[in-house]
Order: sequence, then structure tokens, then C-alpha cells
Amino acid sequence: MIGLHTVAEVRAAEAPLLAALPEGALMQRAATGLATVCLRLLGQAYGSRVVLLVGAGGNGGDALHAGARLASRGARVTAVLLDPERAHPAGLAAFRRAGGRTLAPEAAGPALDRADLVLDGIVGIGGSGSLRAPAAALVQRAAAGPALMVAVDVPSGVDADTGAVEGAAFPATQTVTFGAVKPGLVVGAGRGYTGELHLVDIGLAEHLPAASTSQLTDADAAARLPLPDADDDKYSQGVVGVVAGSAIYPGAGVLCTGAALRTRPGLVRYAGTAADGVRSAWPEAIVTDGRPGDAGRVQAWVVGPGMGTDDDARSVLAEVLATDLPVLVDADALTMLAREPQLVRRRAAPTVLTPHEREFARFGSEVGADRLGAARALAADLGAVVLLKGEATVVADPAGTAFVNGTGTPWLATAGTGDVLSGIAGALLAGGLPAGEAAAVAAHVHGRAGQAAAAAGPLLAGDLVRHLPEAISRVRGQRPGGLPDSGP
Ligand SMILES: NC(=O)C1=CN([C@@H]2O[C@H](COP(=O)(O)OP(=O)(O)OC[C@H]3O[C@@H](n4cnc5c(N)ncnc54)[C@H](OP(=O)(O)O)[C@@H]3O)[C@@H](O)[C@H]2O)[C@@H](O)CC1
Ligand SMILES: [K+]
Repeated sequence: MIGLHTVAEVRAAEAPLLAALPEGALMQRAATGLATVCLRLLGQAYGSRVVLLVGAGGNGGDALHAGARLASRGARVTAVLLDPERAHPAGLAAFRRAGGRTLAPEAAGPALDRADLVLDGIVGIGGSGSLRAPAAALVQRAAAGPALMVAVDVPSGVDADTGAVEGAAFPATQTVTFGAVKPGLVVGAGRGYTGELHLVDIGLAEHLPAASTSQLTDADAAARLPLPDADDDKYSQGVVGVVAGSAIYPGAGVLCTGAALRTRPGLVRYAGTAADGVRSAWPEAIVTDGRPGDAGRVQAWVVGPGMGTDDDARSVLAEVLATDLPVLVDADALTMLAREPQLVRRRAAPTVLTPHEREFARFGSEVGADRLGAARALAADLGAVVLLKGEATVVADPAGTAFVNGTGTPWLATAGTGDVLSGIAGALLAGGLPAGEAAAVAAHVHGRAGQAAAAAGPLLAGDLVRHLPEAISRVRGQRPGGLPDSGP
């Protein structure tokens, strides 16, 4: 699990270290790690052209100390001082001693045009609001040139806690962050500015609290995708019930049922008016064209994709939510639930809601730039797990625990992919995973399936279902089609 830590948590963890270590020692650790990454990226330091964008705080200090190291290895390093009077004194002294030269912002254009690497030390975790002039103009000029764009700690202009970007921000090809990954590097707009992320250990780990926001790795997801063992039968893996699609539009029912089957092929029951289409696509499913109560026993329900929003659909939704089982609510069922949120508030069993931004807004407030904050607020309000879809899907539970998904591809933004996600998550809920984890693992596997399917070009939602076994094998660290070790 990759813990994501807020600025306040990082500051609190730094405090005892700053008190215990000699002055500047923590910054030296950061700058050493930063210079090491830059040297690796440059390949050869000697003769390479490096430009530092240096703000007035500790972030600029990191850049100056790292620049001094690069200069002492033979790089031609120029520091653009945005606020010369307030540039980090020890950093600037070290930089000058190493032979670095400085430039005023107005004179920096040609150097930026020729640079091999631009280091962004404008602002780090002390930043707020949009980038000020002349920082914004320098960032724009650097981005137009050929240089590798390396952000120090956080791309300047990105809110480290939320990922919000107001106006200009440094579009990094690499971000070298210190002590802990900040949420804003992997969520919201900030994710798009971070590039490849490098975490430098500066000794904070033992002082950081348990993270309330995390990102799953493949190993974390695999640990929550148990393999059936010899004692399992078709019921013991958990039976999922699906209510999705309609007689005229059976597609959502077909996709959702298929995704559930391919995630945990124990048993999937389908109830609804797309019965004929589902039956012919998936003979493995147990299908009824009746109501959920006619479907037989299940351990969790998925309700919503393509089911419509008429009175019949509303009464089916109410029936499912009146059970004491985990329920995943998606698509049309979200539209109906937003009109009657008390249907979820009064539930004792877990509920997972999977809105995209427009569906989210129907519950009363826009998502805005702070996607994690928005998901947490709705989860707490409704007492349900909220999986907010988008690039970097986030999951929040009512107690405030959250996940930011790290897998996926922009190709997933196509019709029907949400139906597949619902089927995966429903199958994991039926298997007994806690609701927040079921949602987070589903998003992780769904993203991996998207990546596998997109390798062959533009993907359709049905391709995701076909690629699910391969994606799950990859998450488990097995070669697609390979067999697990059978032992001696
Ligand atoms: N503590 C340590 O020992 C360690 C710290 N470390 C490093 O220090 C960083 C934190 O340093 P920090 O606290 O000095 O804040 P920092 O991010 O440099 O920003 C403050 C400056 O930015 C300015 N500014 C603000 N917003 C702005 C905007 N929108 N646009 C433009 N400017 C803006 C603000 O200006 P002011 O508001 O004061 O006028 C002020 O001058 C951290 O991210 C890490 O890199 C590591 O070395 C590990 C050890
Ligand atoms: K920065």
C-alpha cells in the first residue's frame, strides 16, 4: 500500500527530525536524492545545461543544493532567482561555491530554450494559489523548450493536498518528492502535471501517521483477490445478483453480468428485463426476468446500469436497498437515489455508489477541484462508500478512509466501461471484501484490464470483459495463461 500524506502530516513528521538533526541536514538528504535522479536522467553531467527555477523558500533551497552537486560534476548550471533577496542563503552560497551562475527572470529566456534539464524549485509544500508572475511565464517558456522538466517535491502550481491547479503549473516529466507521496501528485489535475514519480527517503517514515489515503499496488490488490481453494464450491465464493439493462437495451446487463462472472465465476444471478440478452450472452449465469426477490439467494447486489428510471425501476431499486446485503448502486439507480437519498441513509448493510462527475452533482454539490475531499464529504453524508470515477478514480468510505486508483488509461472513457466496473466490484462485494476495499480493488483491476485491452488499440467495453482474466493474472504476478506453481 502506498500511503499518501498531507502537507500537515509531512510538516509534523519533519518537526522532530529538524529538531534532532544538525541544521540543514534534512535538506541535504533531499538535495542528494534529487541530484542523483537528475544525474541518472542526464546520463552524462559533464557539459549538460541545467537551469534552476528558484523561489524564495525551502523548495528553492533544495534546487540550489542539488544544482551545486550537478555543477561540481561538470554540468553548466544557471539559477534563475525569482526573489533574489530571499533566495535560500545556504543553498545559494553552496551553489556559488560550486561555480553556478545566476540570472534575473527577465534574462532567463534563452537559457531555458537551450536547457537539457529544468529544475522546478519555485514552490513546494509551502505553495498556495496559482503561480505568480514571473514564475508562470518562465514555466511556460521552459515547457516550450526541449528540456527534461523535473519538479522538486511538487510541481509548482499544483496543490499538494488536493491536486487542484488554478492557472499555470509546471508540467513535469519527472517529480522527485521527499519523505512521502502527497495526494496532489496522484489525484485530480495534479496527476497530469507530475510525470514519473520518484520518492526520496529522508527518514520521515517512522514519524508519519498511518495514512488515511492510500494507493493499492498490484500486490495489495492480489492479496484481496483470493484464489478458490479445494474446499470451495460455487456458492462459497459468494453469489452476486445483477439488476441491469432493459429489454430494449440489454447491453448493460450483458456487460455487468460478464464482468462479474469473469471476476469470480462462482455464481452470478441476473434479474431483470434484459433476461433474454443476458441468457444468450452468458449461459453460465442464472437468469430470471422477474424481480430481484425471484432470483434466489445472493450475497451482494449490483443495481442500476441501463435499468431506466421509471416507476418499475424505482420499485426494484427500493426492493434491493431494503435487503440487509451489500449493494452497489450505479448509473440510473444513482439518478433515482439522488432524488431519495434516505433510501441509502437508512441502510445498515454497506452500500457502494459509483458516480461519475455528473451523477455526483445530482446529490447536491459539484465535485470541484478537490476530488478526494468531495468523495469523502458525500460518503460521510450518506453513510456509504463513494467511488468517484474519472482519471484517477477515488474511493472514500464514511469513516474517511480513502483510496486513489493508480491504474487505467484514457481509453476507458467510453460507453459501457462503468457497467464492467460495477460487475467487478459487485463480485468482490459478494466475496466478502469490505466495501471500500472491494471498490478500490475493482477500480485497480478495471484499470489493468483497460491497459491490457488498449494495448491492441481503441477499446470497447466488451474488450475489458475479455481481458479481465489476463488483467487478474497480471495483478497476481502470473504470466497470462501461465499456471500457478503446482509445488513439488
Ligand atoms: N523543512 C525542511 O527542512 C525541508 C524542506 N524541504 C523542501 O522545502 C519545501 C518547503 O519549504 P517552505 O516551507 O519554505 O515552502 P516552499 O514550498 O518553498 O514555498 C514557500 C515560498 O513559496 C512562495 N509561494 C507560495 N505560493 C506561491 C505561488 N503560488 N507562486 C509563487 N510563489 C509562491 C512563498 O512566498 P511568500 O508567500 O512567502 O511571499 C515562499 O517564498 C518542501 O516542499 C521541500 O522542497 C526539503 O528540503 C526537506 C526538508
Ligand atoms: K516545485
